[in-house]
Amino acid sequence: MIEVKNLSGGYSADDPIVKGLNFDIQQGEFFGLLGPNGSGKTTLFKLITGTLPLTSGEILLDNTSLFSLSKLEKARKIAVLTQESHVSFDFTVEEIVSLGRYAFQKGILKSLSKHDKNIINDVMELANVTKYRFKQFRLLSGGEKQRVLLAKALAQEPLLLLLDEPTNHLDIKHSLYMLDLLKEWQRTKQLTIFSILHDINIAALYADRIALLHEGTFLDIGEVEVLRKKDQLNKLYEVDIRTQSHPKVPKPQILMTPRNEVSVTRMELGKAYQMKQNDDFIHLEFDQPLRTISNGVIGEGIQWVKHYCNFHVDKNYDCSSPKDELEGWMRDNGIPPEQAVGMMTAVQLKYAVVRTAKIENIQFITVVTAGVGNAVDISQEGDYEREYKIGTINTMVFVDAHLTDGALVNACMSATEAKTKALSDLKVKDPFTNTIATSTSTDSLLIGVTQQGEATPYAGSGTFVGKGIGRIVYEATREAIESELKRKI
Ligand SMILES: Nc1ncnc2c1ncn2[C@@H]1O[C@H](COP(=O)(O)OP(=O)(O)OP(=O)(O)O)[C@@H](O)[C@H]1O
Repeated sequence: MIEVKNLSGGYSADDPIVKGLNFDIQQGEFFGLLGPNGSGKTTLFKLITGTLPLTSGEILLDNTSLFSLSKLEKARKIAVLTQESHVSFDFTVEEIVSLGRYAFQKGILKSLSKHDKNIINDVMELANVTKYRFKQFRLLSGGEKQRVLLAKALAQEPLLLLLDEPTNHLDIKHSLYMLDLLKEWQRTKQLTIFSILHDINIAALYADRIALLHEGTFLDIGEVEVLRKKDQLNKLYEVDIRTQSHPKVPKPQILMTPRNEVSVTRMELGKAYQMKQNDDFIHLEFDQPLRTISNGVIGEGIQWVKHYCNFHVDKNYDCSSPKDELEGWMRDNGIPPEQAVGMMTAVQLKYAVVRTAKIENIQFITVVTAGVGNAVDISQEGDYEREYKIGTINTMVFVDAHLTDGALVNACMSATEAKTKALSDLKVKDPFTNTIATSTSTDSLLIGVTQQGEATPYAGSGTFVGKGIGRIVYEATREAIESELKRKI
């Protein structure tokens, strides 16, 4: 569709801002241009739109030099939406959008055909500006103006859309709405898009390919996965950037860390929490949030939270929306669910085992409640018809350590291995298979870490942290199960 060859140019012939750029954009592709302030994005944009003359190189549109096309031919193929779209006359919104059809109108006294009018109505509707159609453009807010100018660009029914920071001035709703709309046109009308973008996360979600501009040359160009190259992004923007994956779509998203990380006073884990325990719940509240991985009913996944609780439920508890119910109980007790991990158990909470230990100078705390009524041997064929009775092992582990996300997974493995060993040593059996159980059917686990000190990438059985977790969880689980078994005799 568009081919840029050895393009150089800027504001003076002997000092080009962009130097020797080569790239192409396929028909129906969304090409995003990213780069820090002053890297030359707007200059490149102006060279493509013809606002600035090229010092060298060429730009081809479907194998024809862009600059050999007449103004009218260009307007029938290319629409441009810049940040400097000043409209000085007192035009109404509808009149502005109608200007987008100019290149398609016929005759000397050009007038809008029925077809033109239909398109104008459609794009105003799509850009959500119909309600302002008779309003003066100059009286609109920045975001509303941006949407009107997008409608004008779409009214051109372009093959190629050149956008300079299209979501500038737009709130999140309208940014996503506009980009979703462009994606739809890209898909259904094979619209080709070249867009300067500032927001890296937006670029990752919407662009098909990305070019990273650095001091007038491309540092990298390729699919959005180029944004996973952390060192490259750090070089480009000179800030500490970290990439992770979006939870719903397979795209990278970036996280930034302030240079002067929010300074928090060093916490002594063993003294940095208060614990409340009654018949209804156990609640640990830490002075500062801990990095936490869990499968709790509330707060699942990886979070930073301060509140950890285990609520007692009746052994016949059967609720279609336990999450909502647990949230309600938390609020009733002054525990903010958005800063908490919450578990449930039918085990009487007075039998919870709480242990603290310092192993190899690392502080550990664990809280375990254990019922074994639903003990299961995971290696045996399942009996999915079985009616589960109450009986769950809920494990909370807190460690004064700094773990990577991978190490948090390791920590979960260490805690699980320790629990399974306790079940095995106590010969707890799966009542259906009569073999040694490995867990109960509804166990919960959370690991909370302070993230103090050097980050460690491992927390398995070959590390001090992993061993420590293993020992404290084994002992607490064993004690909790032994006390449960005694009560059953
Ligand atoms: N009209 C001009 N005359 C001379 N130099 C200019 C002019 N406009 C921009 N420049 C210079 O060209 C360089 C690239 O600017 P450009 O506007 O292309 O950067 P950008 O990547 O779009 O930045 P931003 O993210 O801040 O919009 C900068 O060093 C800038 O000072």
